[in-house]
Amino acid sequence: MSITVFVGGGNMARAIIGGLLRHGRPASSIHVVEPHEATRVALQHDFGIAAHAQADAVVEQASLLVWAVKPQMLHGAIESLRHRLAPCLHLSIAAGITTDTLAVWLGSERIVRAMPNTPALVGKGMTGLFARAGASAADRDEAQAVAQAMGQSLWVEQEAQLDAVTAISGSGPAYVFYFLEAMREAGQQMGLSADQAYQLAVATFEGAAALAADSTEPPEVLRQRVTSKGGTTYAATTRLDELDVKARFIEAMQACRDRAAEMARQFS
Ligand SMILES: NC(=O)C1=CN([C@@H]2O[C@H](COP(=O)(O)OP(=O)(O)OC[C@H]3O[C@@H](n4cnc5c(N)ncnc54)[C@H](O)[C@@H]3O)[C@@H](O)[C@H]2O)C=CC1
Ligand SMILES: O=C(O)[C@@H]1CCC=N1
Repeated sequence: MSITVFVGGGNMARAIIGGLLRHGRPASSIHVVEPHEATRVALQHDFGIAAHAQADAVVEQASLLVWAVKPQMLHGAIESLRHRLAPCLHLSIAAGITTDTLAVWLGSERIVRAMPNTPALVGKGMTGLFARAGASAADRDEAQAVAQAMGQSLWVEQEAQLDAVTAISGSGPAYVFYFLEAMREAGQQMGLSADQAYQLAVATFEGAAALAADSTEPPEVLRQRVTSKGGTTYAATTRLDELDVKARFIEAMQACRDRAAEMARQFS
């Protein structure tokens, strides 16, 4: 049985582990190294997997190591396991740490970097993947299987493109939640309860996303269908255009992309 060891058992590791179990991986094939006791207890309780406080001999038997700690903790985590590292595939989900840096820290070229997102927690994740040249076709397949246990996935051929993936889908759920906050607030100002406004807003995102996913038409056309000349939607989108919201939004996404690139330089 091939063993997968997660280093870090937080939010994203939970999402991946839940997905792997739903896709039929045996709980006995999954281990976690996680220093925080309450997190270990919860992982053991919720998933029936083994959770270790520190480097365990099982790390040497792993065919896949998933690095799921915060970027600033990653170097230390690798160092603490270095004496246990055997040849295996390394899958890192840490934002902004390049495979050049990882190859040095890990002393391995079998590396795939992934940028997942939090909808993975409900099996609706979107993950961008980049494989270092030293990763084999089988390594790529394994990384993709892990990503697809959380939802959809997409490969990029240049590592810098992962920064753009971060700006769209990695951080993207936060933009959607930001809009949900605004729609809830606006609804309240217009006389609805917060719950009513929120229910309307969430259902609207869900429905619009499903419509876009199901349609062969671009979003411009889908938007036109909602918009009667001189009508209500027109009033709203005209105001958005006057305020230059699209350009400002693109600037915000560029700030996200730039921060990912800056983190890559900081950690190199
Ligand atoms: N939250 C998000 O939306 C996304 C996060 N990421 C990346 O995923 C990674 C993990 O993020 P989260 O799960 O949100 O963080 P988290 O804080 O929920 O989980 C990290 C876990 O690592 C543990 N940890 C700390 N030091 C450790 C060590 N030396 N060895 C083993 N475990 C250690 C912590 O106790 C914690 O449980 C980050 O690198 C982040 O950049 C990537 C895509 C999306
Ligand atoms: O904010 C962050 O740095 C991480 C990476 C993508 C989503 N959350």
